[in-house]
Amino acid sequence: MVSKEKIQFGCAPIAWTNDDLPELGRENSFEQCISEMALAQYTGTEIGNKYPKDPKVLRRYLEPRNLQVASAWFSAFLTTKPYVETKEAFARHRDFLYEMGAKVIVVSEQGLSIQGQMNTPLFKKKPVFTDSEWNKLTTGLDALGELALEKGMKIVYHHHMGTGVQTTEEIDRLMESTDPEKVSLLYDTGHLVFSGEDLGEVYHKHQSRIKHIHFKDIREEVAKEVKENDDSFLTAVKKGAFTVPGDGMIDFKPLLRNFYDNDYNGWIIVEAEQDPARANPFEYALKAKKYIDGIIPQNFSLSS
Ligand SMILES: O=C1C[C@@H](O)[C@H](O)[C@@H](O)C1=O
Ligand SMILES: [Co+2]
Repeated sequence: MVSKEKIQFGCAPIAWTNDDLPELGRENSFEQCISEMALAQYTGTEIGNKYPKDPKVLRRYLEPRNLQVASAWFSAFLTTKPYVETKEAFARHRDFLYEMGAKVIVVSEQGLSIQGQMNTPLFKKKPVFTDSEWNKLTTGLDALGELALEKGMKIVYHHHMGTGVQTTEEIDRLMESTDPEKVSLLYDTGHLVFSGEDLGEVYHKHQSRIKHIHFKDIREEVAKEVKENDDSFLTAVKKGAFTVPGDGMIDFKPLLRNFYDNDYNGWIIVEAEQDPARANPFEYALKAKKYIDGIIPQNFSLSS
């Protein structure tokens, strides 16, 4: 049994302001976002583009609110651009996160991704990497992983709808073709379920590589409609395909049980991008926290 403190709960700013679709939540300020996360009793955050870029300034805002930086997203272009471009941008990102005390760096390959395209059908036009693209991706990730290790950090790969690493098969290939010492996995419940994957299967296969978790839920009817209409990823977000844990189709109780029982040591970040004008970010952040608090296994030891 593990101590409660090995698992910490954070919240992503994407519910207040969506960096993929800045019109969603343009009016919400950085201070509102972090104050409401703190009010909802989260102890960590990821980084949005309204956050101050200077670590000293950012710390001044986060510390009084008892918020730590859990991680931040990095877009890699290993399949489509020279490695050196990704490497240089990654090194700057790593150094910023290191300064902020984060231990993991979220990496997602955005070469050929359709996640940012407003009119591209999500399910029909998802990229499929060639062997040569897979090779560039996996060797590049191992190299980024080495750069992270220089600072005692890990990269956690974010599988994602509309990218070349979305399905169970693709996640398996990525894990098999990268060095476990250099490349870990981010487990995002919303993306897995939206894609039609089996949450338990992916968890059990790659449990030892999972070093960061995104908790988001799916509104089943909306997800179904998106698929039937050939909508894009961004349209899916606008329509409300994603929501917070406790508000959709996923049962998080057995997942959380597994994480506690199997000694998961890291962050669980509530991350539910939806339109803040329709889903008040504070109310939803609070709803998720109450739901999670209600399903945390009660019989773990507080002392081990
Ligand atoms: O972790 C994430 C970061 C976002 O920018 C992304 O589009 C979202 O879907 C996600 O899971
Ligand atoms: Co995510």
